[in-house]
Amino acid sequence: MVLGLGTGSTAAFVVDKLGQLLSTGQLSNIVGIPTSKRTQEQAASLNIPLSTLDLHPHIDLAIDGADEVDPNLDLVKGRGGALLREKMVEAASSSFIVVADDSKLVSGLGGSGLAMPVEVVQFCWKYNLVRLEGLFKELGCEAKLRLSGDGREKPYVTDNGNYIVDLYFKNPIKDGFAAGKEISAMEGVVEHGLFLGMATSVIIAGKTGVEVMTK
Ligand SMILES: O=C[C@H](O)[C@H](O)[C@H](O)COP(=O)(O)O
Repeated sequence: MVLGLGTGSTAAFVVDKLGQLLSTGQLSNIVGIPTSKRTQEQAASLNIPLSTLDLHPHIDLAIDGADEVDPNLDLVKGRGGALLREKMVEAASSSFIVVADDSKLVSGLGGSGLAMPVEVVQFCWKYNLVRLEGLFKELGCEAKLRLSGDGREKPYVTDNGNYIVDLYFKNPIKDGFAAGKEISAMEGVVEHGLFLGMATSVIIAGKTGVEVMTK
């Protein structure tokens, strides 16, 4: 079985569990396709056999976390910076299961007040930041370059050598597909964090237990 291995604090539990099941012989004959360098390192440290999309272009199942989940199982992802590889791996997966806690549930994407990430090339990133903000003016959008380092003094650089522009909305995005299309059409945009129509099911953990959302 070919498994897409997600990125983030929630997906890390899945990778740990896979490593444990493999080491105790409860699971065998799997190969993982990691969605970030972080996950690749974690999986390698647990002796999970790894491969790439080049060698395994068809993935049976991907499991990953999410930043926002709406009632249609559409998602915002990428606050951990891994959106590009995640989208490539999850789009190539026959099934895509999201694992999250109930703090990630929103009625409309962009509605949490937290970032919706867009990965952009470094070249003239400010030009694209201004254009992205302008695209969603009516939603009260504010665009910020993601920073890293102890004093947040330098731009955050993704595994692919790009920058991230985080979009903060005052109001949720009305039409995610239209928004995604407009963002992707911008020269210099590499990928955006709207994962639409991709999740097969979402497993949500809350104080009262676990709920499985399916379409
Ligand atoms: O880039 C990061 C990924 O999209 C994560 O899956 C997402 O940010 C959720 O992460 P966490 O489980 O840490 O909240």
